[in-house]
Amino acid sequence: MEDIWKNVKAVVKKEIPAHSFRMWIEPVEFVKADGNTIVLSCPNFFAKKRVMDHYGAMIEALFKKDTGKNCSISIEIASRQNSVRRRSDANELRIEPQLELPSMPPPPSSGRLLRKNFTFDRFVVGSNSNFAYSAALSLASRQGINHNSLFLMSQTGLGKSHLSQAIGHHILSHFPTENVYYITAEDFTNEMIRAFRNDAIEQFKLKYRNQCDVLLLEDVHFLTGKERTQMELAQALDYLIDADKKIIFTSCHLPAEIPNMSEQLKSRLARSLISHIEIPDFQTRIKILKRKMVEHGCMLPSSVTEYLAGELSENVRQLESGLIGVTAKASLLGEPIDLRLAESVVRNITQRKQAITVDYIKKLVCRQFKISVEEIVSPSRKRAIVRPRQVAIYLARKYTDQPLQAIGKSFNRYHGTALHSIAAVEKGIRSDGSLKKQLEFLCERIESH
Ligand SMILES: Nc1ncnc2c1ncn2[C@@H]1O[C@H](COP(=O)(O)OP(=O)(O)OP(=O)(O)O)[C@@H](O)[C@H]1O
Repeated sequence: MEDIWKNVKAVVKKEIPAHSFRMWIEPVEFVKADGNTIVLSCPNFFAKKRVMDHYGAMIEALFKKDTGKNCSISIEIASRQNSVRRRSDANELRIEPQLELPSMPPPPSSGRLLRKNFTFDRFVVGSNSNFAYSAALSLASRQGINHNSLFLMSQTGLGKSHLSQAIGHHILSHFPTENVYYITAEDFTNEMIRAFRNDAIEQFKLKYRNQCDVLLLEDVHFLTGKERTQMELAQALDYLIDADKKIIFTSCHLPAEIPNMSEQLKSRLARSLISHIEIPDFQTRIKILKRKMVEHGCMLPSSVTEYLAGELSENVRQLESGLIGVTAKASLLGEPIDLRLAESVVRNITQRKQAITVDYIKKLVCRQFKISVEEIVSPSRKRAIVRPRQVAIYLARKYTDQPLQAIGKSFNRYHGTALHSIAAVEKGIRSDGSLKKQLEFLCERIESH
């Protein structure tokens, strides 16, 4: 078994970035095999958690590949066992989203929880994301370029959240006393509104000043049209920038292209290092699929891998759906993973989108709101027309692959108006129960189309 562990280590070394291997896997040692449990040791609590959370599934899959048996791993702390092993149950550790020093109180409330899989180790770097990855890693590790803020921009499903949260994980594990605050722009807005209502705006401001060393702010394009929030955010950013704190923004649009955004905020966003993640090319898609197979402990024939990488070319989320779809279908139906099965899965992923067109959505919404297609594309600003138009634009964005510009055009609107419509509907869903119901109904109709 010890030799098998050496083989497993060698494979892991090829699969993950060199710095991660050196830091996390190299120090792991084989202790014993206890039935189907492989006992390994790590130098400390952090390393144990990191190895279990990020490499556990991969190591188990590789042991299974070499031994032909289902193996699970258990990790002991090599030194200072008694003082550090406050929590020895690996399952308990797995559900903890962020690292915590064993002898320190947990950090103060820190916004949303980071997704445990969104780490640098699990991010496959290709020419499409090389710059963004390096910029994120250098900011997180404080090496290389000297910049404190980063603006990650891409279309949906291309890894913005993954990279921004990877920065959070990295900082929490390397600089555990720092407060990483992860929040979406929508949450920021809601928090600010609540603070105003409760006469607690000073506490709101103080929180960002005093409790935040690293701010991960997702989906800043959501702030379009929200003047007061933009003003508060710009002020919070000024303080954070002056205090040399780290700020990471994600967005589907460049700062200059976010409509209805104050010049004040735009200029602060634009001061960040702007990194664009592009669509991965075929070879990178293959690399991503292979990596995801190791993580999921599954193996696809190369013809199927190439087929999925060829057909599912829009974003990584789609690739992941293809992989999960193929393995789930094969296992549920007891069928082999072959091209025929892969084709049926790909058809389900791509056909639905092809069948739903902007025109289809336009007609459906017009029927629902009892207006004509001519009216919905007309210049009319009457509320009875504006609301259905906004809903149709929102649904077109959700269910079609058309770029926002094209969607706007098919309603005789500019890209900025289309973006504003989406924000208006998102806001309406939260405050207007009848709009929410109407949307649920329309979504159901579209999904069963
Ligand atoms: N380069 C990559 N390597 C590995 N996994 C990736 C990569 N890029 C994206 N993913 C995975 O694809 C999925 C979608 O990524 P993510 O949520 O970061 O996208 P996003 O750009 O933030 O999308 P959205 O704008 O819709 O929020 C996640 O499961 C993520 O782990």
